[in-house]
Amino acid sequence: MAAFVTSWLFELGFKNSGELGRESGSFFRDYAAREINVLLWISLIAITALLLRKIAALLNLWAKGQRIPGPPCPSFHGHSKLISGGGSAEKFSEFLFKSHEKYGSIVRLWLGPTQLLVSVRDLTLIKEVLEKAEDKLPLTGRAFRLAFGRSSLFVSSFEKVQHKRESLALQLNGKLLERASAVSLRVVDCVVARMDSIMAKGLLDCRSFSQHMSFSILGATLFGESFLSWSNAITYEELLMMIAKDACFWASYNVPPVWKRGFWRYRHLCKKLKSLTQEIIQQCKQTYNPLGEMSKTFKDTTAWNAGGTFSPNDKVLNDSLLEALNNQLDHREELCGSIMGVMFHGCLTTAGLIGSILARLVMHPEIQDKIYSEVVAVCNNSKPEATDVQKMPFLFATVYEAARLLPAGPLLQRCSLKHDLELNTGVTVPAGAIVVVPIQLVQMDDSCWGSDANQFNPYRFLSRLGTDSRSTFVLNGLNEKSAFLPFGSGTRACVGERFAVLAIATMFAYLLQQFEVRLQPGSENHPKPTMKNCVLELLPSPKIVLVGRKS
Ligand code: HEM
Repeated sequence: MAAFVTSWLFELGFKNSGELGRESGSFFRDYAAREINVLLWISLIAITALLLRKIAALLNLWAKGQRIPGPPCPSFHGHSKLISGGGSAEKFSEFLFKSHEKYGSIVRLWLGPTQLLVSVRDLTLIKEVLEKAEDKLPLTGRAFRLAFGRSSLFVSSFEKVQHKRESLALQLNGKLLERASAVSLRVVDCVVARMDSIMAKGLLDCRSFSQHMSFSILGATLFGESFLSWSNAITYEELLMMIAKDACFWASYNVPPVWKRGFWRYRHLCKKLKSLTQEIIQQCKQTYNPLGEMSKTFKDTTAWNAGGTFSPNDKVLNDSLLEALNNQLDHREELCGSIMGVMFHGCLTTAGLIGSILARLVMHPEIQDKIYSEVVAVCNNSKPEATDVQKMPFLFATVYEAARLLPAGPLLQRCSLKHDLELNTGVTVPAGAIVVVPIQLVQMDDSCWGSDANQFNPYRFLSRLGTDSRSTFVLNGLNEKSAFLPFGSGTRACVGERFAVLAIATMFAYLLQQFEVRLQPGSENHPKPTMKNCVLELLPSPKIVLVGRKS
């Protein structure tokens, strides 16, 4: 190019000005044509390379996918109807169960010509797959991004999420774990006070009670306890639940369906949630100045009490999760997206587990009595602290057993976006394939859990110490139970497990110390797990009553 310009300038020296004008015009035309040609060639080469890569990846998927055993493809769309188009989670689990029975511990299903699903059931294989497959399905990341905007949590690529995962886990298992029990006690007081008026009118719905509980625990943990008296808390909860209902549906479109009115309604809800999140973040920033350090005046004059108002001499949160997230995220947008993501995931899953425990307790009053005796033996009449709760193996066993019977979702999902997964058995799962672990099948498997696998029996998590009538129980190590996966496992396992379990256990210790939870006579007493809002739920939700204990 430089040589070309030099020779042109050289030639110019021998020409008159008329010729010079014509020559310069044709020079620029030539030059532009050449540049455009170069650009077109570069684009053509890039697009061809991209297409060749896609075709190579597809051939790799087809060739290696065919080598994995599985049922024949029923149509061009494969087995996709089992998942989308009204297929229920139970039907899909049943189909996977039969396929595993027939084809062995690793089974492939085609969900269309370009989508391969590989299901793994054998415990050793599951452990290996959950360790090696580091990425999540792109759909998961898309659903979170569409609903809550930019975030570095809950994204598909492990590379992008690794750092944030580690720092969040550090906070949740450090400072926040220490105060999980304090938050839970206040939440019980607050939610029960709020529910009192509902109970006075009649029944308490198990689902809405667990939803309020989980929402308040997560809110108070993220934003501080002032969240419990925030005037927009109920609106925030309702918005989040409405978004949860449609999040997977709208994310399943590869191109945002801007031509659909429902899509714009959904986006409007997401926008409202975002502006409320910004409002509470702002309030937190003013209350704690800077974030995490309460302003002196606030500390001296106000603190939260059980009634949802502020009163002196009460310790207010100064180690909120918001502070933890804020310290790592310099982008305001990202802070908001991450907070909404944590609220979304934490609330849905925690509510599911609380609801499952409540339903089991009302159906098994003998278990409830046993937990009550354990709470009285450890705390007598004082409020249970985290250290007390640690001495209640039966309570923890109940939480684990309820989680086993109602995991957060029917499948754990992973994929390897860039590389094939070479398994120790010699099987290769091609890059881009969706790998799933059917947790419901694994957690109800007779060969792992015994012939009473589908029964509620917290004793399976306990070992007896001693043989006489005064023998005690200790909690078994969960590591021994590789078939226990409600919080996932491996590289993308839940970072909130310890926090959630401790907060929920403390909440129940305190609730059962004060109340007996009973099933409303005539209410449905055999709720079935059903998939709703991307999580499993017990439906129909049992109606319960809280009866105050006389002492
Ligand atoms: C009972 C409550 C909860 C249940 C049952 C639960 C369950 C799960 C499950 C099944 C996963 C996917 C794991 C895998 O694929 O291996 C997950 C991921 C995750 N959980 Fe939870 N969770 C709960 C509460 C929480 C809470 C309270 C937090 C945080 C405050 C939290 C933070 C996370 C994060 C950040 C991930 C994503 C990890 C990643 O993508 O790398 N979870 N959880």
